[in-house]
Parts: sequence; structure tokens; C-alpha cells
Amino acid sequence: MVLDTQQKVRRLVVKVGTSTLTRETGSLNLLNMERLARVLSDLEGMGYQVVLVSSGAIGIGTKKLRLMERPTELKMKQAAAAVGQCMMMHVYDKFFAEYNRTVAQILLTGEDVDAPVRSEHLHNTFESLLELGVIPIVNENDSVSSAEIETGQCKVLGDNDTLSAIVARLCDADLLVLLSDIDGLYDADPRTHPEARLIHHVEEITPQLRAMAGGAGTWRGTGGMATKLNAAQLCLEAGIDMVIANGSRIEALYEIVNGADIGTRFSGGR
Ligand SMILES: Nc1ncnc2c1ncn2[C@@H]1O[C@H](COP(=O)(O)OP(=O)(O)O)[C@@H](O)[C@H]1O
Ligand SMILES: N[C@@H](CCC(=O)OP(=O)(O)O)C(=O)O
Repeated sequence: MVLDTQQKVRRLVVKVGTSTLTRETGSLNLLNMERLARVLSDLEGMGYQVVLVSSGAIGIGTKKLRLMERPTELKMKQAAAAVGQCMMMHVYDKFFAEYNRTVAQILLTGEDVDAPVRSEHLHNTFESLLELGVIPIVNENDSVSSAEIETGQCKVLGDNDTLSAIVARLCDADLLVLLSDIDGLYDADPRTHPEARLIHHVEEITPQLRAMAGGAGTWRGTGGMATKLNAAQLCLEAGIDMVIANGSRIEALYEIVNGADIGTRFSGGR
């Protein structure tokens, strides 16, 4: 089934989670990263303006530093993020360059998006990059800002699901796609409820829906479905469609931008 999308998608934000970018061992999932670069480059060539929000800095840094497990101590997390962000951008730059695309790194903190003047500058930077045909790659500036995450003092950031919705709003995007390690939102966490059923379409974030959304599924994920619903709420308020889909089939993005019924689509009543 293809949904009747009233407005054609022109500007697209894609968020990819650590679970899609890394393997269970913590190593980079080079196949997925290459596919992502290829499909996003192709979509850009087809006339879409594309922003990528990429997690992965802490997970990738954990592996590169040969730490036994993802750190829990704040300063170690921040150190791992500093190392992992560098490696992740190096790999993206290489893969996107294969398809003759230029990428840009944007690292954000809660203060950057909260303060009106800073957020206006950010908006202008995104506009300029997109006009130039550059693909911005965004992450939270974890080495600086995870203090806010840990203390819970930051109102808006702390996980990249929420960050991607804020970025979609900042860029006036038409669609946000969250690529996860699962097909979409189910009526219970399928890891603990094998009989859970996929929800195809959501028009409103209700308390019942929030009760269905659990936390992260693996050591590599952050937030699980709970933060994805926060992102959906921010998108619905701004009239931006949001889709949760499985990052193991990145090619599905071609159909998703055309409104195909893949994963879970959050859109206002039409
Ligand atoms: N109702 C639900 N429907 C689907 N997944 C759920 C639900 N509740 C919790 N989850 C968990 O959310 C996980 C995806 O989020 P997360 O681990 O943060 O990964 P990502 O890196 O993609 O953000 C799934 O693997 C699943 O275990
Ligand atoms: N900013 C962090 C990721 C935070 C996050 O939300 O992670 P994920 O659940 O994998 O999207 C990092 O780059 O490691």
C-alpha cells in the first residue's frame, strides 16, 4: 500500500542508530555504512536534500580503545566519543567520496538548539550546506555535552532520536526516518513479547502508546522506543512525517520517501 502523501518529500533527515552501524562485537558494520552512503548519495542525486544524524561515537570509540565494555563513567564515555566520532567521520567521508559526495560534520549540544541566536545560525548553516549539495552528518557533541545527559539538566538533548527530530524541525524537513535494529514500533517489546504486533500508522502519541514503548534492546542502543516516541511527538507537532524502519534494509528508503507502508509511520490525520 502507498499512503497518499499530500506533500512531496524534498528535504529528508535520516537518523541511524549505533545498532545499525556496528556489529555485536562492537566492530563497524562496514556493509551497512557503505549501503547508507550509497543510498543517501543516490537520493541526493535524485533531487532530495539529505541530512544524516548518526549515532555511534561512543560504541565505535569503545571498540577502538579496546575497552572491555561500553563505559559507564562520564569522563570515559566522553573520551570514547571523542575517539569514535573521529573514526566514524573518517569512514563516512571515504564512503561518500566513493560516490562523489561531500559531507560536513555538525556536533550539537542542548544549548546550541535552545538559544534562539545559536539555533538561527545553525538553521542558516544547514541551509547553506544543503544549497551547496553537501550532506551534513550530525551527532550530539558528546565529549562536551553528556554532562547534561548524565545530570538530566538538559531539556532537549541526550539521545539522538530526540536530536534528529530537533534537527528535522531546524531544517524544515518534510520527513524524518529513524533506522533502527527493529522493523518499527510494536504493541510490546518483541525481545520480551515474541507475539508482539507491528503498528503501521500512528496519528497521536497517547499514554497507551507510551506504555508499549520500552528501553534499548542491546548494549549498543540508547533510549529504545521511548525516545523514538519523544521524537515522533516533536515531529507531529511540527507537521513533519516520521518513519521508524529497519536499518538492515537501507534500500527501503527509496520506497519510504514515496510514502510506502514500511515500518511505522507517524503522521497527522489526513
Ligand atoms: N514497543 C516496542 N517496539 C519495538 N521495539 C521496542 C519496543 N519497546 C522496546 N523496544 C526495543 O527498542 C530497541 C530499538 O532501540 P535502540 O536499542 O535504542 O536502538 P537504536 O540504536 O536503533 O536507537 C529494539 O531493539 C527493542 O528491543
Ligand atoms: N551520541 C551517542 C549516541 C546516542 C544515541 O541515541 O544512540 P542510539 O540509540 O544508538 O541512536 C553516540 O554517538 O554514541
